[in-house]
Amino acid sequence: MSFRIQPQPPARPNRCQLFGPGSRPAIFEKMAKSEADVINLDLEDSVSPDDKPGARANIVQAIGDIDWGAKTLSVRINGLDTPYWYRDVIDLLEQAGERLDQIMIPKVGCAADLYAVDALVTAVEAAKGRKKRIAFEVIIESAAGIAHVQEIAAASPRLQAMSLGAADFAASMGMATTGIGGTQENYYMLHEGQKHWSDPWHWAQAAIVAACRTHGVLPVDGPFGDFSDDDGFRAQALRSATLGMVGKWAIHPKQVALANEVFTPSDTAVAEAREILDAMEQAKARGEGATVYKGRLVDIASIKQAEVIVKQSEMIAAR
Ligand SMILES: CC(=O)SCCNC(=O)CCNC(=O)[C@H](O)C(C)(C)COP(=O)(O)OP(=O)(O)OC[C@H]1O[C@@H](n2cnc3c(N)ncnc32)[C@H](O)[C@@H]1OP(=O)(O)O
Ligand SMILES: O=CC(=O)O
Ligand SMILES: [Mg+2]
Repeated sequence: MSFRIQPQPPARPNRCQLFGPGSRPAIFEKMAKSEADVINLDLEDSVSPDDKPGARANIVQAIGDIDWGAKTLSVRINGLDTPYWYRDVIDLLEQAGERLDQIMIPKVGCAADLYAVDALVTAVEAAKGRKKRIAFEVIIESAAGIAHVQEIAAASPRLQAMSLGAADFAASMGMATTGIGGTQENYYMLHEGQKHWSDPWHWAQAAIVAACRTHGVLPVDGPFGDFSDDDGFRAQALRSATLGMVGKWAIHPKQVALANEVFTPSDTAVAEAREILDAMEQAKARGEGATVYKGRLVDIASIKQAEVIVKQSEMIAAR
């Protein structure tokens, strides 16, 4: 047990991050009116190379023109292995208004990737006299990214959130699949002739959650590609929530409600958490550190577990 107190992540809802290509400005208003907590306007993989300059201009314009409400507004820049990323950062920071909250850095492989972007952002912010300090979020979506996930989580005070990018992650790892997240047909155990499917994303998600929780960063599950499969999305999101992730991407508007449903604690869960806190208050008054709630042990650790649920619901209600 370390004497250091585990840092809290930013206290803002991050249940759903809705993505849309920067080259498709016709959907920006729809994104702004959605129920997503975070909007990710994309300059990276959903935008073809020829469209990058136009997408930058669309995004700069839309950041100022559209009413984004209370949402966290983020732009995904191109990876540091491309010739596009520096121009993304410079145009955004020099031309976009103060409404921009965050930059998403894809395909990070080491802490120095954040250092490089931080240096450029810091210089442009100072040169332009920007008042709001831009936050960062990153995508872990490569073998190097997951190998260095701890140092990446600790790399910059600007860092607020970290997502698993299942598509690029699978490609980088050489995984035998073209699916983006979810159950993989060939990833099963055999027991007495019966197949039992396992979760190939689990270990990477757990590593991301541990790194994020150590450094006060929000852990987020990335895309689920098959947007016609609501049950598959829900199952993936429920596993992520159970592991400690706070939200999931939507790559189609119909996934927003699904993510919000999973990552908003249910009334039943909140009521039970409050009952556990009450039971522990009563136990404390009796001088006990442990007691019985509905036939099961609850103790001081249960207070912390219950507080996670109550705090999450209070934060969402306050947004
Ligand atoms: C692996 C990764 O990196 S994932 C992150 C990068 N990828 C992306 O950003 C892709 C985001 N998603 C999209 O571009 C689109 O949703 C697509 C291409 C998947 C599907 O687009 P469409 O074929 O237009 O979908 P569809 O016809 O079902 O759209 C239904 C409605 O939702 C709107 N819509 C579609 N996508 C979005 C979106 N991302 N946000 C808001 N509204 C949207 C459409 O304009 C349409 O509106 P209408 O009913 O008023 O006409
Ligand atoms: O960028 C996201 C991914 O899954 O790749
Ligand atoms: Mg990717």
